[in-house]
Amino acid sequence: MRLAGLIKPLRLLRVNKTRCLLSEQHYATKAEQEEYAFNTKEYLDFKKQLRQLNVYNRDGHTCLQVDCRLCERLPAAARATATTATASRSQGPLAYVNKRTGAFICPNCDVKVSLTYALEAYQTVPPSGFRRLPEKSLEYATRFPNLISVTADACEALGLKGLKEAQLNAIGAQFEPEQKLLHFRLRNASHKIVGEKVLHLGDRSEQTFQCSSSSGLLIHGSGNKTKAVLVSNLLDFIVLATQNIETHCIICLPYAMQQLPQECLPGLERFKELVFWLHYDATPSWDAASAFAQKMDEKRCLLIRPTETEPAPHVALKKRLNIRHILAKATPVRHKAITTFNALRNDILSELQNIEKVNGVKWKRFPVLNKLLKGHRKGELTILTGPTGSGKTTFTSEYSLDLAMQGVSTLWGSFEIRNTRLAATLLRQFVGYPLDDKLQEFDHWATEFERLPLYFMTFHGQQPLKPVLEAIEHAQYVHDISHVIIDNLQFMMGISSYRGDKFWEQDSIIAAFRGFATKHNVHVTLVMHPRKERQEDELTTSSVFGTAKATQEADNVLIIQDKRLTAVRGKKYLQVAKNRYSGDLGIMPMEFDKDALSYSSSVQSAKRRREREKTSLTES
Ligand SMILES: Nc1ncnc2c1ncn2[C@@H]1O[C@H](COP(=O)(O)OP(=O)(O)OP(=O)(O)O)[C@@H](O)[C@H]1O
Ligand code: FES
Repeated sequence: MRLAGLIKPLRLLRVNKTRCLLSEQHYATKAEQEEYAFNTKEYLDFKKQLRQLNVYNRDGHTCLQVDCRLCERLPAAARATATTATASRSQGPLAYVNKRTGAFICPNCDVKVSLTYALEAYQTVPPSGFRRLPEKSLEYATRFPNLISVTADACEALGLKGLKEAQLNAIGAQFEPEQKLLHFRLRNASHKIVGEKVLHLGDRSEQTFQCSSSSGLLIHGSGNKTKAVLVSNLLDFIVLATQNIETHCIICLPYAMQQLPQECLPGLERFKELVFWLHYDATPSWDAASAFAQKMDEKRCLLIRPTETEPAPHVALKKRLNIRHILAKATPVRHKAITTFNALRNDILSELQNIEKVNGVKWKRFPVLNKLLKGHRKGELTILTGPTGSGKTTFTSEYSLDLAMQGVSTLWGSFEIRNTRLAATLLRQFVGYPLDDKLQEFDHWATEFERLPLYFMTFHGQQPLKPVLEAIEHAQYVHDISHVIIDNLQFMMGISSYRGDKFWEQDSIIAAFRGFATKHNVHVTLVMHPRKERQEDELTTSSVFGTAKATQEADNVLIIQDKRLTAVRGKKYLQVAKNRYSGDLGIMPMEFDKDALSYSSSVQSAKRRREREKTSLTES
């Protein structure tokens, strides 16, 4: 099934991207742009075809490596010949088939095509109408034409004690004197330059610019090393790369802990051991290492858990800690099924020393929720319910927007209302007022809004559970999603092959999402309609779900209680009816601002303050 088509990104990546300059006209066919989910039959057919043609291939950690015969590089006759020599060793550029998505990636020509297209390209006689891609010679055009060798002043501005400019030049750094930044090149698995990463010396911010394929990594170390340390920022990269560590290559992830494109994975294939040594500066990234390790094949991944005695490399250098000793303490990302306290000791210490990050991402708009739930954590299941029309969608939209604005990549599955309407609600909540009479502002706000890591599933109306879960799994792998919202669960009921009553069906769907949240370490928020309820009663967990199972499975249960319908002075509030993490229960008042479609007290008081300032200005 084509899954990528079911997921629409609001944006592609948060960092700027440029197109490569290609010696030939860029040839972005439909086959290059589309992504497909893994199709086992197609994969087996492809391997069979490789055997028949005697084409070199090797099963790697995340990809199947194969001699590339995709483009016009080889003459037709050579493509069709089967020799005994070829199968044992590679004859030319290698291509990589991702074993999770089936994407066929060739770093030599910097292309990504579907396996369906690749399968046709590997036929001795391709089907009629098939068009082979032209070979591309890649030439990335830098956006920094005035680069020079690193000067002593630039080196000093980094503030790393004892570091000499010669060391920076030796690891491939360059200096841009006008913008005062350090520059590094990103290369793909074929060692071709496909992008660049810069460190602004003033505010220490970083930017990444890449070809459309996003396949580049910053790697330091010789090609024969089989171990590597992965860091999340350029400062840590500089510290480790200038230590002359003989055993490991040093790799800087292109987009820190925000995203790891599948196109980067071929560049990591040659490593038998990968050590994550990340700098956890922002809360959404806590446990990014375990998510990335799943993508890279956990078996080869080790982790340096951040504690005060084992901090990120640049902090370790400042504290004069022994970098090599810390590196030697890396332990496997996953524990065995049965483990001892001693094996968990460092995990526990790391969590205690980073408790605020472990607690999760804090809402900026809902301080009461932070007090009760402590924050939004990956791997949990939240169920939100409330009477019909009580504002479930409106609230969920604002609650997810708040998190997305802090970098939580979010996938929306809106089955009830169309994506355009949902996006319009999100945009209005983002702006704080409707734009219908301020159309001149639309472009500005839309550009700002597009930077948010928001994706939408394109399902609408009733859907069976299986394709929805498949689409989420695909998005989680390809876009590193950490929050999924399903609005609402009832749209998955009554059409599956489940036998039995309605509650049984509902329970099994909730159980499936519970399992998904745990397995893939994503937070799933399920919006549900309550069971039929008399209006004068308060909703309770049991009256909402019918069976106890739903409440058992959920980590958090949030209920919108609407007392306006039954009492004259009745108010609307959000009740935290279950909270597995900290156990605190309570309520959050929900005053509604119609202009901003907001329930946030902080948004509303900021608005009142602005209005007061405006009136006092006009009065004076
Ligand atoms: N407190 C409120 N006061 C007035 N209007 C509100 C309030 N909360 C939400 N609304 C409006 O009510 C409408 C319905 O809200 P929404 O779709 O979020 O409810 P829902 O609970 O998801 O509905 P459904 O039960 O149909 O799924 C929206 O137009 C929203 O702007
Ligand atoms: S060499 Fe692989 S597509 Fe050109």
